[in-house]
Amino acid sequence: MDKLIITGNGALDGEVWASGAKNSALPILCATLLSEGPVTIGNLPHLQDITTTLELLGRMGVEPVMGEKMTIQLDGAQVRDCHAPYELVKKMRASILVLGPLLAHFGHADVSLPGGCAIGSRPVDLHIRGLEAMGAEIRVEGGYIRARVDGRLKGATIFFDTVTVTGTENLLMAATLAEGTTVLENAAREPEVVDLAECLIGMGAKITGHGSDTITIEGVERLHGCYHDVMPDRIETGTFLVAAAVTRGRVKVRRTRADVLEAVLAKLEEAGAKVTTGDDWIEADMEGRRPRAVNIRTAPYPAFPTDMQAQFVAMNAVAEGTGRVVETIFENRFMHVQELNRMGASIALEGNTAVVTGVERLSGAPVMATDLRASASLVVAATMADGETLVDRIYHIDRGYECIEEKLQLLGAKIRRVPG
Ligand SMILES: CC(=O)N[C@H]1[C@@H](OP(=O)(O)OP(=O)(O)OC[C@H]2O[C@@H](n3ccc(=O)[nH]c3=O)[C@H](O)[C@@H]2O)O[C@H](CO)[C@@H](O)[C@@H]1O
Ligand SMILES: C=C(OP(=O)(O)O)C(=O)O
Repeated sequence: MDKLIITGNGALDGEVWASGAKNSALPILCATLLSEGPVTIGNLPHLQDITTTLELLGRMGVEPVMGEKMTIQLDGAQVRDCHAPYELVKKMRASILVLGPLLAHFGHADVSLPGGCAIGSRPVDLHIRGLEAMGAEIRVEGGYIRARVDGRLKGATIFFDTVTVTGTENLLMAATLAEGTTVLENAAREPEVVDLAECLIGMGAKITGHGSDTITIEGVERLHGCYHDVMPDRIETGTFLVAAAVTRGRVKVRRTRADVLEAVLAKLEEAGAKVTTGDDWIEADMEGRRPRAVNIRTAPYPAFPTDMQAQFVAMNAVAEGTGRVVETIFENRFMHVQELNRMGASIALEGNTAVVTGVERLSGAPVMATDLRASASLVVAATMADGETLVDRIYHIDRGYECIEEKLQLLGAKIRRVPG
């Protein structure tokens, strides 16, 4: 197992670029299962989760054709087997995103239940209930979701009790090929849902209202190929900007979007960063100042994203004052707290709230990555800690951060990967 070794090295200063968004690329790759012609996807990030998805699609018969500059071509017409096996789904929960497209296009799908993960139980009941409302017959047996439909799925009005990102995406994709109109109410408004909807529209789908909490889909008989560029990763972008705040430095992220990061940028400003933005870049400059602790409450978009919570806990850990960080989406998303405390942080957990009292300095220590964003928070904390931090189990970080060590090196961090 690879490890990262990071030696605290003062203020980060420089420029990096944002890669394509993992959480946009994953549903878009699965959406290609709906098409009857080649879909070309650009700005695909080079990540473990993408490799896992391509392996999953490959098992179904879809052969990727690699193009230049991280483009890839996939054709849903090649599907021979509508089966998503446990050994791949367990590596990546987002594999559940093949369920809606397979069912809508081929009338059946056997997809392993993803199960829980380090951050919480993460059920998929809303995906299943929504597909049932569209006429699917679904049995859960032997750890698999076995879904069938006679003819086409039927349009329906579906109200989500809880805002769910992949739930919205699964039903959105399923509805594109359903008979009649589907209305998704209390739908997720995340920018990645919008990016998926735009790709589907490029494939011939009829969708309106994406980006709002009510999405309307008029089903069509078939979808065709198209070209689509994956949007920039707002969570990766935010992580680099937080690294500037933690180290009292300056980081400019290029090839990104400020309009999808408003809640995060507002918190960085509150922490004392001078934030400037342009057409496709964002800069956070602490001008040498120590950050001020901020209060955070995670919630669905456009509120503060749970995927940035761990990184802000790391920032508060070295900030002036005390910040309360409330996690409202996942019940167990504080695995980074114990590890940050091992680096000298002062964080107390009270139910779904981390009370973080900033300390002047953290000290390097051997720490364990437990999930994707927890790992990112440890790496960010390590860039300003005294001495050496060894981050173990970094396969978590490789799921979602492209070239993490090369990008941090560009900013002046002392970081290296030790193959394990
Ligand atoms: C690949 C991807 O895009 N992952 C993101 C997606 O995960 P994901 O789509 O899995 O997360 P959801 O938006 O579905 O989860 C939100 C909440 O709804 C609950 N829930 C969800 C579905 C369901 O059927 N029943 C149910 O109760 C979950 O347990 C959780 O408490 O959104 C999360 C919340 O922004 C992000 O942290 C993840 O990075
Ligand atoms: C939780 C995340 O991803 P996933 O839903 O794929 O586990 C994440 O991107 O922070």
